[in-house]
Amino acid sequence: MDSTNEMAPAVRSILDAARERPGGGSRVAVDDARDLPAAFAAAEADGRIPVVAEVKPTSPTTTGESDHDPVELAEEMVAGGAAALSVLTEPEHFGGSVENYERVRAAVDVPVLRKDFLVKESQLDAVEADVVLLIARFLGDGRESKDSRANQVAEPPGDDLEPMIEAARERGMQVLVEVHTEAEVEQAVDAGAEIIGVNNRDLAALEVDLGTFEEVAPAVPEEATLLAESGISTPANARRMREAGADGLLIGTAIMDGDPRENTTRFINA
Ligand SMILES: O=C(O)c1ccccc1NCC(=O)[C@H](O)[C@H](O)COP(=O)(O)O
Repeated sequence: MDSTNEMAPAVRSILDAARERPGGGSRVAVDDARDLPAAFAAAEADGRIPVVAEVKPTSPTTTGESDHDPVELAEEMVAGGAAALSVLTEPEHFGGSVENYERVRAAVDVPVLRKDFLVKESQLDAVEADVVLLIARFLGDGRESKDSRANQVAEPPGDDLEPMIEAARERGMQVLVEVHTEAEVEQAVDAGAEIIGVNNRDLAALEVDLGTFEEVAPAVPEEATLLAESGISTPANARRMREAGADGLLIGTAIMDGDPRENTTRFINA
């Protein structure tokens, strides 16, 4: 795994904040989780491209912050045909919150991804979620002991990916494992990932390149549910990701900018 020193300052700051963030109080158990692959299949069955529309109030790469009510945004995205939603719960850099997540999940009936930068098991208990994001780059691969990692010059990463996946599943949640390289695909598959998202945004430079998905997707096993994440800003981009094998598309900025309902509809019909 790359050291955190190789990440953009904004991402290091996100990670530092994530390490400090406390987990939930008591252990959560989700007994009514909504199934993401099933939602994708339902969308495909009625001719919609499966889109996970993201409620993303702000980010390190955008200026300003949305003052729209997250629930209203979410309802518009679902009315526009989104198969699922993603809601940021990271507060310091993305303007998210677990309250936003809870309110949105209570208001819609599609699966809702909890989008955050989780580095330890107790953070899974902050809110009941259908699906949680785990970022391979931030989590260990189990090959090094915590002690040996702690002796490295670079800061140690979060907990290992495999026990984090298991911990989420034990709580009744599905897991989307985010990768950016073929090596991280291997790490994700070895850890038991069944839903994999290839992030087109490089967390070292914060640059977006849709070629990343095209390069990395072939390494993802056929049986996995595969998402293309980040930088999908036009219907042509959406078609490009689908042609490269994406089962679903995670789209934030291009849906948040302007009318979220119309934008979502544009992408599901791309
Ligand atoms: O979006 C950012 O600026 C960002 C910066 C640093 C780390 C992560 C970041 N984004 C997280 C995401 O995964 C995106 O919100 C998501 O993939 C949607 O991307 P987009 O459609 O490009 O808004």
